[in-house]
Amino acid sequence: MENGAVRTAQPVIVAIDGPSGTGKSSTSKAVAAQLGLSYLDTGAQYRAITWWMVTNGIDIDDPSAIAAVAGKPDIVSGTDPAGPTITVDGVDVAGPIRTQEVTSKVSAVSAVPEVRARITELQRSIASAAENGIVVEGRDIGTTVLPDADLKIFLTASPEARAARRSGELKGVDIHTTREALIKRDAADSSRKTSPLAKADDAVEVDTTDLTLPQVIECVVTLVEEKRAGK
Ligand SMILES: Nc1ncnc2c1ncn2[C@@H]1O[C@H](COP(=O)(O)OP(=O)(O)OP(=O)(O)O)[C@@H](O)[C@H]1O
Ligand SMILES: Nc1ccn([C@H]2C[C@H](O)[C@@H](COP(=O)(O)O)O2)c(=O)n1
Repeated sequence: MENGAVRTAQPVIVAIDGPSGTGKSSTSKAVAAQLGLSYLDTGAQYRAITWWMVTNGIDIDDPSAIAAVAGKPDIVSGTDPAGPTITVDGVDVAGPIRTQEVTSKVSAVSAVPEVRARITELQRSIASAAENGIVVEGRDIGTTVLPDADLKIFLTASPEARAARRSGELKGVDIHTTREALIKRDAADSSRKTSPLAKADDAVEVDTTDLTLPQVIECVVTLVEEKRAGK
């Protein structure tokens, strides 16, 4: 390089999509940490707006009631992969957004177009502010939120593998119930009209069923490095 300028890596935008329990969050966080990138969990944002709707007594079965107040909550995501945060109106909701009640209602809330427009705008502004680049994980990142992402990954895994992983986290919930709940949520997320869960045409599909988490992380890190090297 001329004038002794130091070559720094170009910011890279990585989109990681896929159904529930395929390893998006674990993989995205680790890849971002390893490569010095920011990290955004977009599912947490949809969970946060759902938590706000529930807490404020909004009828989840009424899309027009949800649409009418979609702009009200102030949702803030912290993007450090070592300690991602999420607040609503200044309240830390990292715990409350993981309850069964929120999980069972998030697909209905996230199907409302006004909710998606609001959260998509937020996601784009966070991605464009990430100086070193960002790993953004969700359901519609490669197709809708960041269609120009440098690299798009679509993670998959069998329902059995995903249910076994989730059952390990949810003590006391049997694997059959977990499997059925995952399948039901994926069906709702895939069949909604506005930006459904889908693989972008130019995404690299990685089936994680028989891979360990470190293997998946290594695979994605390699794909990012190849992309950066222009291969
Ligand atoms: N390849 C893997 N092998 C074994 N366990 C895994 C693998 N990938 C992820 N896990 C584990 O599976 C669980 C679910 O992973 P994670 O939360 O990353 O999935 P996700 O796709 O983000 O799910 P969701 O969309 O529901 O948030 C976690 O306990 C994680 O440690
Ligand atoms: N880009 C996204 C991310 C998430 N959602 C919805 C659909 C999911 O069921 C829900 C929770 O996501 P999770 O925390 O399980 O990753 O949020 C979406 O519609 N679009």
